[in-house]
Amino acid sequence: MAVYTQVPTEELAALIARYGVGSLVSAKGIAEGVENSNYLVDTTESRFILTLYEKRVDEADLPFFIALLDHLAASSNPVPCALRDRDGVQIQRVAGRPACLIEFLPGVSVTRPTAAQARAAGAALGQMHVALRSFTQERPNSLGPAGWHALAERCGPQLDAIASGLGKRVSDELAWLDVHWPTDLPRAVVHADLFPDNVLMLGDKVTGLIDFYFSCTEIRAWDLAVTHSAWCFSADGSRFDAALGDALIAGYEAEHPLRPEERAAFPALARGACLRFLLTRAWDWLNTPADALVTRKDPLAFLRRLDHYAAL
Ligand SMILES: Nc1ncnc2c1ncn2[C@@H]1O[C@H](COP(=O)(O)OP(=O)(O)OP(=O)(O)O)[C@@H](O)[C@H]1O
Ligand SMILES: N[C@@H](CCO)C(=O)O
Repeated sequence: MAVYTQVPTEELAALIARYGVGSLVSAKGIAEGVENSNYLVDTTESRFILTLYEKRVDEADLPFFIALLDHLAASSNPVPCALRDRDGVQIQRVAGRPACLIEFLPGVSVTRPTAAQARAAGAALGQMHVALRSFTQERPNSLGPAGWHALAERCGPQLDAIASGLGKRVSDELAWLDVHWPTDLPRAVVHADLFPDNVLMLGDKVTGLIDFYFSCTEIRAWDLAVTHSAWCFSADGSRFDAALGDALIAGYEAEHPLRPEERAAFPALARGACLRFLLTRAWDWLNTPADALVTRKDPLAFLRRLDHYAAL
């Protein structure tokens, strides 16, 4: 479920009226997603997403995310922009929460991608990186190497309650990454969470890239490593699909070739990607009651992916 905040109909109708996009016909809460409240809103003229930003998104970061989406859309990337109301305002307050009315994009996210779909996702990521070369704003990555140490510390000995020996495995991996994490690769603003559920597709065509709320300034090739770790394994992380991996990277390189030093660092970047998702999932696992409405994601699915990259 992802409707944490209910919006009274009268408030929603008044909000929609400010945009000049017809009048409210219906609004339905969207079940997918865990972080923000999302509504599918139909007006007499069109369809929109209304997002109310909940706990994870810092309101102070919203202007960065909105500028990023505007920049990407201006260079023909399939991202949803926040609409401006008649006064030019993009960030509203709805039911007490910061909120944006966002363009609706067609498409569905795939659960078992084909090689052609992985190639298209890689190409979309490459095109995004080309467009972001000229985006000058910055946002620090709170879930980069320093953040992993802090998160591992906060999880503490509880990691072993998830799987015996996990605490030691995490601290060994942190120590390895401290030595091997590249320091001289090109940095840029990246998406940082381009999982299949954040890519909308129609057949083999990417129709939408969504959920930019982790985007930040980071090693650019790390974004490809995150995407590779998310797209190219069975859901439980136990089986790597080399054909998907090759297709994803070929799609990316058709738009944005990797430098030799980025290729060389790829296994280390992928290990960092796996540790990031292992740790955030572990934290959520330990801090979300088992009977909560939100589905907990399995941290060990990223330990198995980590095993794959560590064996390279
Ligand atoms: N612009 C959009 N156009 C069409 N559908 C969208 C759009 N934005 C979001 N959605 C739909 O809403 C769902 C939830 O959105 P999203 O993934 O951004 O949720 P979240 O709670 O912010 O994030 P998370 O995936 O991290 O839990 C998506 O799976 C998608 O189906
Ligand atoms: N895409 C992430 C959730 C957002 O950090 C995961 O699957 O763990």
